[in-house]
Amino acid sequence: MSDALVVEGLTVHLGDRAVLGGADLHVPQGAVVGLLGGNGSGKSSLLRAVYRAVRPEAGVVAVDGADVWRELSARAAARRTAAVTQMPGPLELSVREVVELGRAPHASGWGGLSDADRSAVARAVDSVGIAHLVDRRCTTLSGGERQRVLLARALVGEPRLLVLDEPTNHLDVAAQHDLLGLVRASGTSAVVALHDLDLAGAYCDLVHVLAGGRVVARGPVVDVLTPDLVREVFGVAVHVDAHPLTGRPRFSTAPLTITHQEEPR
Ligand SMILES: Nc1ncnc2c1ncn2[C@@H]1O[C@H](COP(=O)(O)OP(=O)(O)OP(=O)(O)O)[C@@H](O)[C@H]1O
Repeated sequence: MSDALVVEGLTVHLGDRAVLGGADLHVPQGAVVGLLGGNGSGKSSLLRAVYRAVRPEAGVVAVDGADVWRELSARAAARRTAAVTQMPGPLELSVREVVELGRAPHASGWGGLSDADRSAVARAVDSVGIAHLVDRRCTTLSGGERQRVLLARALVGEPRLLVLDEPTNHLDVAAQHDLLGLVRASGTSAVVALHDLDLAGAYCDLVHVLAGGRVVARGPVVDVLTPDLVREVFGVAVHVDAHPLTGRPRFSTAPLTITHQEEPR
């Protein structure tokens, strides 16, 4: 079976800049893959090329074996790939209306929602625990609740691939864990841009690291996020050990200027 997502040789120009110059990324079926890299390294641009928001100059983006730029219409691509982006869309709608929008790639003609659409909405709303919020305006929700609504909008289309661009930004610690836990629990193959190394360690099967417009390292979190790589790519020192509660990789970072063990303040 093909990988859920194959990105090969992806080149993206924005304005007069080459933002990506031949980036490769693979998401095996069912895996949650983290995309890491410093500010401006091109994470959003890569993800935008995957969900067809920015057209690449060159390269391949294939979801479940189909090239989303050459073989699929925009609508067919949207049925395969759903995104949770930093541009959340029309949040003045109710929660139910926003989630229903996620069925648009499946709609036929001008008819209203089908029974299948309604059951998909009920399932998606239940799966992220927002059934009690369906009649609320999205503008009245907390940041954590809103991100769950956007995840439900993505899941309601029953996509083969979820694309999430820094979905935990501005969320409190509990909401960050809730959201990424829900992504994992959905069982959907996913690629997620993250800044937090500990969240990557806790929720990702594999990570890819972007620098200089290319993916410079990929693989299991502990194999990739070594002290040498973290120093080179992120410019910080790191101590990596096992989280005492979960056993997952834990990253204790410090500025490179740290030269000795300081007493706790
Ligand atoms: N429309 C645009 N025109 C020109 N340059 C752009 C445009 N959009 C983004 N860029 C540039 O492309 C580079 C990559 O941006 P991108 O948003 O993909 O990075 P990122 O890794 O997601 O960053 P961050 O972690 O800060 O969100 C940046 O240098 C940015 O300034």
